[in-house]
Amino acid sequence: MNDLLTIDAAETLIGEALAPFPIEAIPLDQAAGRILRQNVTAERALPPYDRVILDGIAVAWRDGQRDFLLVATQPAGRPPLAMPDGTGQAIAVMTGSVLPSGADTVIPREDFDIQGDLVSLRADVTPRKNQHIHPKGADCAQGAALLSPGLRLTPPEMAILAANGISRPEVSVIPSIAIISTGDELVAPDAPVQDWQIRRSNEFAVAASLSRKGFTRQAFAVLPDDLALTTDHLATLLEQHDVLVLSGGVSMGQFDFVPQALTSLGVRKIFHKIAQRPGKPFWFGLSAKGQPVFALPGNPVSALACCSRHVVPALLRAQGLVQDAIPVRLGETLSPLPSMTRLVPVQLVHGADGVATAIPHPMPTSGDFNRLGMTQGLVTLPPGTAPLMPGASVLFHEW
Ligand SMILES: Nc1nc2c(c(=O)[nH]1)N[C@H]1C(S)=C(S)[C@@H](COP(=O)(O)OP(=O)(O)OC[C@H]3O[C@@H](n4cnc5c(N)ncnc54)[C@H](O)[C@@H]3O)O[C@H]1N2
Ligand code: MOO
Repeated sequence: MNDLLTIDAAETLIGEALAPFPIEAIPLDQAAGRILRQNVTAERALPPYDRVILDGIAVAWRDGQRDFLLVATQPAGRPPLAMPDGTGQAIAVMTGSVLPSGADTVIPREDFDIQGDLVSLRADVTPRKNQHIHPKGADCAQGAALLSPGLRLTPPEMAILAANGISRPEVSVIPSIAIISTGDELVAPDAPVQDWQIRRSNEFAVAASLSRKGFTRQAFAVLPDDLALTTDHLATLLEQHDVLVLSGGVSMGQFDFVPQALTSLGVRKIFHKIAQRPGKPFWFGLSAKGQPVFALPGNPVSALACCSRHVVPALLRAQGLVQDAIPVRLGETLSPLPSMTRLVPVQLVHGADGVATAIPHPMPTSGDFNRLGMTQGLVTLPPGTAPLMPGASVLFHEW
């Protein structure tokens, strides 16, 4: 066992093999959820003018003033009016309007009574000079760094792009991914099933694991346990897609043709088998054109574990996003394996202190997956002999 590749070494090899995915500029209204690949700086000082933040009147404040003559209205979206010389004048202002030049204080509508053009402050009100103004540049200076490459575009980033005039942000291309099942025993979810057959489930788990992280360009294929047909079909899929994710057919059975078919198509094996359970027979290679090919073990827990633990993080990295695993607290004692990394499905429970506790749901075999429903991901136990006790910190990866 000790001569098997460690999962750290496997991760390094995958990382070295995957070139960054290309960059494309896309319309802003299609960019939510994508990975940003450019720097974004403030287009101009923000706010770009002294911005009124409450509806009311703007005045040039002098202590002791109580009454004003309303001389004009400053709507939002109009150039600044000039406050007339002399005291006792006021201009009606709106939230978001520019502060009239010569004014320095905003008095909210709640703080005064108005009759015709005459404004009188309410008795209990004493305005502070400069109040209720969001000064030009208070949010950020022109050229300030706002966003950097490698961020997922979530709601705040979308607003920042729009506010700074980025109408076609540069983002990572979403690779086209072929999700391929292999095996003559497999039957579609909607087809009649015999006692000696099983329903195909891996591609649905793999597809969900990929699409929840934004890898939504997916195509599906099913290969029979036949070397010639497998090779032909894989040749076509390699012409059509940027990434191949297979499951099944990578172990030692008479009909496990996947590695052979891939190498005959010029997909160079980078590794086959890693010191990990489940998922030991994981095969990874690179086509002549540089397309990564992840051939996951067929057992459903193994396929999903390899996808969440290796495929998704590697593809995210190639898009420019480094997603760190989340440390969580172990909820029950778990024994590691002496010479292999152990991956254990867990249910996350959030304690009153806010720390996530991982309740292990180990499966007796990696074919037992129908009770994974309450789990959210897996934790990684490095090889070792000493049991990990409740409270120990372990790294969590989401399915
Ligand atoms: N002699 C040995 N046999 C096996 C070894 C070994 O080291 N020596 N490794 C075992 C391990 S570990 C695993 S994991 C499996 C991996 O086998 P394959 O990748 O060749 O997968 P298959 O044999 O095609 O399938 C295994 C299992 O999973 C089911 N399966 C496959 N595809 C799907 C799918 N799309 N949806 C649902 N279930 C699927 C399949 O029916 C099998 O039951 O090999 C062990 N053997
Ligand atoms: O990858 Mo196999 O995972 O242990 O059943």
